[in-house]
Amino acid sequence: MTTLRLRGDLWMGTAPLIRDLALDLPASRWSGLLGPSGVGKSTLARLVAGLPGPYRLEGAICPEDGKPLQGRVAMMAQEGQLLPWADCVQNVTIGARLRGVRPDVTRARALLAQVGLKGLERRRPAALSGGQRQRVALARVLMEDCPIVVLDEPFSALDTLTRLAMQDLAASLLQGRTVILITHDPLEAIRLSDQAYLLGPDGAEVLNLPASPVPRDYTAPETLAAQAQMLARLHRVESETCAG
Ligand SMILES: Nc1ncnc2c1ncn2[C@@H]1O[C@H](COP(=O)(O)OP(=O)(O)OP(=O)(O)O)[C@@H](O)[C@H]1O
Repeated sequence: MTTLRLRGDLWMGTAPLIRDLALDLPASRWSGLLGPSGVGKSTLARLVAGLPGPYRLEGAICPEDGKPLQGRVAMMAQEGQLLPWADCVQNVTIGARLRGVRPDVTRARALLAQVGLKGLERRRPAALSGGQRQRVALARVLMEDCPIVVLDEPFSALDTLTRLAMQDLAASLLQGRTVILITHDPLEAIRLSDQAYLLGPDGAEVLNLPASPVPRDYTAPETLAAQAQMLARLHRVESETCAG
């Protein structure tokens, strides 16, 4: 496990997105990233995951252990991005098949059972609920078994109760990994994050979180107080960004 240090200016084509980024993403901890729409959260997620795009970082992402990031990051996106023609097992094993490696179907089935999908292994995404599809996406992330996991608004399309259940499941199954959670939802950030940053065009600022351990109880007064405080902070930033 390794801490990631990200420093620099994030650009989209010729336009600056975020200047003076300074993020420390500690090993084996969840770091929440919030910010106004369009600030560059998903771009940052793609950058860490090493996905291609018309963006660049003038700076560097430095794993503290000095080893390259390549091959050590798995990503789970909103809506899961499952292959519609493939069943659950095929979706979970897609990484191996793309790499031309024989997929470990036994392990895929075990992971699908772990995320609560035993008996549904042969279903395609269209025959699953939104929550079940995100469970498949989570199993796929676990299948990749990477020490660093980027979650880009993974539960935002789910209803509130399903979202809470998925948060608990992800918190339990991704324990020990370095997780970067991109979310619009202050409650989600507060429930799951060991630390959280608010992103703006001029950099990142650290957000206050309760001292209690994660995943935090959504009914606890300190969780609710932090949620109200974070919502107010986000609202101010959103207004400033629109006015600017
Ligand atoms: N492929 C692309 N080509 C050009 N511009 C892009 C591309 N992808 C994103 N952008 C622009 O870059 C900016 C940052 O986009 P990004 O998706 O990272 O924002 P975000 O903070 O994740 O937004 P949201 O919260 O609405 O999902 C936006 O202005 C967006 O229009």
